[in-house]
Amino acid sequence: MTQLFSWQRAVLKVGSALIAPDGLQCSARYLLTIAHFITASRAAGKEIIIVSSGSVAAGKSQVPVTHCPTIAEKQAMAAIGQMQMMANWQRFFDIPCAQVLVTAADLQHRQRYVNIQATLRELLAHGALPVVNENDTVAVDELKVGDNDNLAAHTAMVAQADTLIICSDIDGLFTADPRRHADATLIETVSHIDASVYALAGGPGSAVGTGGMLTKLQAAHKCMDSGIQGLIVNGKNPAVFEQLLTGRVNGTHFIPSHSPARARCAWLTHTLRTRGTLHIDTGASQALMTRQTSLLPAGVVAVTGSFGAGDAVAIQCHGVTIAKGLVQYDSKDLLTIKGLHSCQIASALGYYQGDEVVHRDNLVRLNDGGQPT
Ligand SMILES: Nc1ncnc2c1ncn2[C@@H]1O[C@H](COP(=O)(O)OP(=O)(O)O)[C@@H](O)[C@H]1O
Ligand SMILES: N[C@@H](CCC(=O)OP(=O)(O)O)C(=O)O
Repeated sequence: MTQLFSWQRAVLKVGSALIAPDGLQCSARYLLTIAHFITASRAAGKEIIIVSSGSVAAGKSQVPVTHCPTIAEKQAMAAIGQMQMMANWQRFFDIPCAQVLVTAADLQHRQRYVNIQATLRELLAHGALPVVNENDTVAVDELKVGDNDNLAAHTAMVAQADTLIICSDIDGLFTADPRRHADATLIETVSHIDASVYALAGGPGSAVGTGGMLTKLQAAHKCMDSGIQGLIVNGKNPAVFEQLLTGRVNGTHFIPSHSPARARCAWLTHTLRTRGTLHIDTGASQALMTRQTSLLPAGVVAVTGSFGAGDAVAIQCHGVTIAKGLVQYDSKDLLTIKGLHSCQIASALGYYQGDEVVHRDNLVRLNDGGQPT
């Protein structure tokens, strides 16, 4: 048994073998227990985002082929199966399930990244249950994340989750693939991933699985670097979901070296190159620094540089850089809305991306030395 850190927002990845256990169509066999866990967690005030596989497996019976399916055939299976997979989730909940389909290109494009983030935030605020999958019908290989383990890690990062739970068909990471090595033993805790850990991973364990343990380790690695704890559990074992509610669980726990807030601060401060500067007035500066607010257009007095929505900018007051953040509007539109109240944004621009120029979740406050405060 391993002990989870307490969590508030988790991404729960559910693999094809749990959605469509016979490799043909969606089933309630394993999802009922998972749905109970989600409902109990929500009742305890926690937030959950599902990353669900299974569209290809669920659509298989409707596009029968005797050969290895072509890309177009797989995409047709995904298009049919996605509907069935969503309907299968919805029947376990009174709250709305919300379909969120993304591609790798969406996650790499700053504007779309910010849009996905804002949509997930809004869905959670309205009590909906986001169900994320790769948009398999449009993604070709070079635009694909390719597997839902890595997609779940990206989703956890975009959604600023503190926890990623991967529900697989195996108890966790073993010293070797237990389907081939009877003497393999479960590793309960991983606090560092290097080549020797990757060397333990073999391929998928079922005809419907993608990636096997390798993609789960890649996902855990990304999360650990982002301050997000990871967990691999056996989604076929109902006891796991009882245990998850207590925090002590049978599985493999991936321990991050620092908190999500610290990892995000480091990313915003050190990794992102600023594309321009927002010059703000004293009132906005005080609100930002002492009340930890978002930056609204009313406080912006000038905009320099040319940047797009989602880019990083420096925030200056009287020539001193006091913060850094990701903007929700591009430089051209910011020149139009600077100084306006947020309620005037829509009429000034003809669209509305939110009240904030920089949302407080995407903002890091800096001290004189340029370090996060
Ligand atoms: N070191 C390992 N520890 C545990 N499982 C492993 C290992 N190496 C390979 N596997 C295989 O990975 C499988 C899980 O991955 P996969 O089949 O892609 O399932 P999912 O649908 O949950 O993503 C297991 O059933 C197991 O056979
Ligand atoms: N996007 C694909 C899932 C691919 C995938 O990673 O599957 P799995 O290894 O079962 O999590 C689908 O919905 O079929």
